[in-house]
Amino acid sequence: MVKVNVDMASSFIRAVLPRLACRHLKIGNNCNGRYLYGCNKRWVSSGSDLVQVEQDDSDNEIVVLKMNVKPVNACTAEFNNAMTKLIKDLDADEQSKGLILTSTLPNVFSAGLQLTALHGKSYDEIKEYFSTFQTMAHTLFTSRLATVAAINGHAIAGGCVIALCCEYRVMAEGKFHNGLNEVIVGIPMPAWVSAYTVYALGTNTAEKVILSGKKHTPREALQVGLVDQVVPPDDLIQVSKNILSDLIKVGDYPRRLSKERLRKELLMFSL
Ligand SMILES: CCCCC/C=C\C/C=C\CCC/C=C/C(=O)SCCNC(=O)CCNC(=O)[C@H](O)C(C)(C)COP(=O)(O)OP(=O)(O)OC[C@H]1O[C@@H](n2cnc3c(N)ncnc32)[C@H](O)[C@@H]1OP(=O)(O)O
Repeated sequence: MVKVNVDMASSFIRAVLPRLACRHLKIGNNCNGRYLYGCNKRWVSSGSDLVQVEQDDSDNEIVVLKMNVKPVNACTAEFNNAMTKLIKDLDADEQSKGLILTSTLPNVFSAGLQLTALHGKSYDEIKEYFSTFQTMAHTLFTSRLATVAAINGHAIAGGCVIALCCEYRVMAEGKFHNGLNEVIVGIPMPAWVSAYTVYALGTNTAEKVILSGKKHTPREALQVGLVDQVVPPDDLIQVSKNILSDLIKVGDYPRRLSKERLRKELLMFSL
């Protein structure tokens, strides 16, 4: 278990992190409410317009879940909580077997943490916000469902983490980036994110990817293992469905127990 100096972490979070991150992005503070957009699709129990769900196969076994937080799917606390609730609901629904995670936005899968949420907040508030993201990621990572990320645009930092929580990642060709740029924006990588990255990429590659903070093109992302496949944008969802169909062909009980055994060890990591 990694030990963190709590005082250092606390003063870092309060004093340095919001400034560094937002200076890097050139973004301001006043974003309250701007991400709350609606949509006319069918909804299943997310309790929020921030996550759109379609169960469009005839057996309702495959669920397509679309992140819908305009303009860049920054992970607000409300979004994180809605995702967590939704995945838990789907986990509890025996009919659901597989999940495709994608975005309603044409060029962005997710821009990661909502950096503006860090402005002017107390240590406890920021910690609480981080924990909503971590809970969402853990819930997705350990979901009993088979999971495929259909990455239809930029997947940066926390956006890349969300994809890494899935079992398989397909990315659309295009002028998009995929990467873990936390060290560039001034966030020391949390141990649990490193553990997930090591799990997906192997230790050596994960270290290079994390410590460089590099944002990869889809082809580069394929080379380092951040994604498993790159396809033309128009094929993204169908390819993802095909992969998911193969994944869920395997016997449900041995599959879910094996996934649980493989992944639960990683839950010991926190900061
Ligand atoms: C020791 C202490 C450590 C403690 C840590 C412990 C736990 C932490 C828990 C979890 C951490 C997990 C790690 C995750 C970290 C992160 O996710 S940090 C976030 C880093 N994200 C980025 O760097 C992405 C930045 N965005 C972009 O690169 C681009 O916006 C884009 C996604 C490529 C899209 O580009 P484009 O289509 O050109 O759109 P714009 O750049 O014009 O952006 C549109 C508006 O959206 C705003 N915005 C962009 N990203 C964010 C964001 N992440 N949060 C909030 N807002 C964002 C941008 O400012 C634009 O706004 P305006 O229109 O200008 O108002």
